[in-house]
Amino acid sequence: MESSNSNHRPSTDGAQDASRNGSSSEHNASSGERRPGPDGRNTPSEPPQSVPGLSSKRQRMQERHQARKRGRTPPESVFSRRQRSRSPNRNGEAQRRSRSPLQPRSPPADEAPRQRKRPGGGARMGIVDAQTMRRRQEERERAEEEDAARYARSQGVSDVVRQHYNAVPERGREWRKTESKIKGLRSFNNWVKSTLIQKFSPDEDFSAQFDDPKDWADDSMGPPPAHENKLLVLDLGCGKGGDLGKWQLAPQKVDLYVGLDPANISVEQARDRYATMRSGRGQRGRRPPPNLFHAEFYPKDCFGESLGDVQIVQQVGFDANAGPGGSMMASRWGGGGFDVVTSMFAIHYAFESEEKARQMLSNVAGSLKKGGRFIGVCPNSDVIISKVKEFHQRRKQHEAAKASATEAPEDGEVEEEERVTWGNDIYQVRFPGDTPEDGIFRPPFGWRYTYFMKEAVEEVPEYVVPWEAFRALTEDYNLELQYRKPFLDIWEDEKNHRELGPLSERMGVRDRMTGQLTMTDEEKEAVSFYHAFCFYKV
Ligand SMILES: C[S@@+](CC[C@H](N)C(=O)[O-])C[C@H]1O[C@@H](n2cnc3c(N)ncnc32)[C@H](O)[C@@H]1O
Repeated sequence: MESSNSNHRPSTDGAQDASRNGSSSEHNASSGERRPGPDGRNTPSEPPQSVPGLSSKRQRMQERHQARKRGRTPPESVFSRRQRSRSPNRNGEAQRRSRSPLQPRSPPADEAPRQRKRPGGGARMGIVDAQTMRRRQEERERAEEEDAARYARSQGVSDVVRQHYNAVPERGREWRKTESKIKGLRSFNNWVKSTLIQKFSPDEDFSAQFDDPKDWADDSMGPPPAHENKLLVLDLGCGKGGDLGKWQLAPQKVDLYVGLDPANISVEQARDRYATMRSGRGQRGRRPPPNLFHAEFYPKDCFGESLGDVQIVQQVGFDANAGPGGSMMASRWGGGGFDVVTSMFAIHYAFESEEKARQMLSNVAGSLKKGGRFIGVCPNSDVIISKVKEFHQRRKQHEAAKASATEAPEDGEVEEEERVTWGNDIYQVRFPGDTPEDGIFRPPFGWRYTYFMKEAVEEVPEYVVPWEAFRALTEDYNLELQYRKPFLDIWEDEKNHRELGPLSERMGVRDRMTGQLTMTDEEKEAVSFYHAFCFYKV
């Protein structure tokens, strides 16, 4: 769900609003933002050296020192990773690859051509070959047609999703906080995303300085040390930029935020939102937040395509060989340059096919450095499985009752629904096709349902993310599971946390007077459809 605005799963900017105190100092707001070329890449005419806040020589030196400390030197831009001479890339791989021992050898010159066994056999073989070749050709053509049809279908779904998100209006913070019928749900979803960012975005070194990453916020301990390494963050499916404020409040400061999303209008809105943040417009006191990170936004399908052609991703560091095809060397020396890859309410679009799910994971693993974190939220397949099983049990009971009944159904008697569907006034899940009786989605890709949410989503196609299959797949990409929790369990675990508890009140998640969640029962049911996760790149 788009945090703030009205993207899909709705949310607000409570975290950001809540902690703005108007005491920020004046900020040099010269625009370092680059616009994408027509293909969504950076235009080379606007190199990333124009990063704000790094204008003085001293700052550049300091930055270089920091980068070196964490094993990065910035040859082209402050965000470029170390030139890894040993890091395999496509070309390097090709050069290193030894000749296959199974490669066909040409016969020695003195070897006489072999005698055919029977005269005329060649001619007969020719006939057989022609038939075989025709059959193979037909098979190839059929496979190509199927591929093309599959691609067209997938493009159709991607287009529907993109158009949907592009069309969701940006209604503004005030509307979301006052007029929205699902204010409580919006705030809660934002609080969960903030919690995930607070808990898992800091790196090991940062966390090691404090028992709890939030200890730095304790007044007695003072602010975080000035020399801390700052984070490089990549957001897959950034939507309208609703999480920018949450990243501004991350315990370990953010240096660079890259937001990618195929919905080009959402991407423009995210850019505008960032520009507004930088200018200080919309802030109390109209001052830009101090030390606001640099951010770039590009339209990009992050699940159907490699991120290797996004210039800023390349500059930070991207390993095109991440995943099962990669060599030992690649997994040892390869890897990307980002500290955190985040994907909030988006990875379910990747589970349309194995190819897309793998592409998504390859993009995540290829962007993350070793020790980097992949955090996200998505629909919880446990919920879907239990609903599907319930449905089939009900259906069987109904069929059994029907078979033993002697009388025909009376007028007005409603037949049991044919397909799995559930929800309430504010959200609805509907499977248009068959579902597995045992609730096991096998193969784990392509299980499509439509999702509706009041004020936010008009029946958009989504895909089940069968959790166990997803987790198994992540292992191929050196991603190790650290955390997985359903939304309402996160609340139970963290509601009394000394930072996250008060944050929930500032965000309007918990009523200060009653101490209760502000969500209605219907909203609670809607948020219980989701869970959150964190993987480490090993
Ligand atoms: C519910 S919105 C969430 C937006 C944002 N992450 C948030 O939490 O506010 C889902 C987003 O996923 C994006 N999305 C859909 N398909 C995608 C793809 N193939 N690659 C990247 N993002 C995609 C949509 O365009 C949309 O912006």
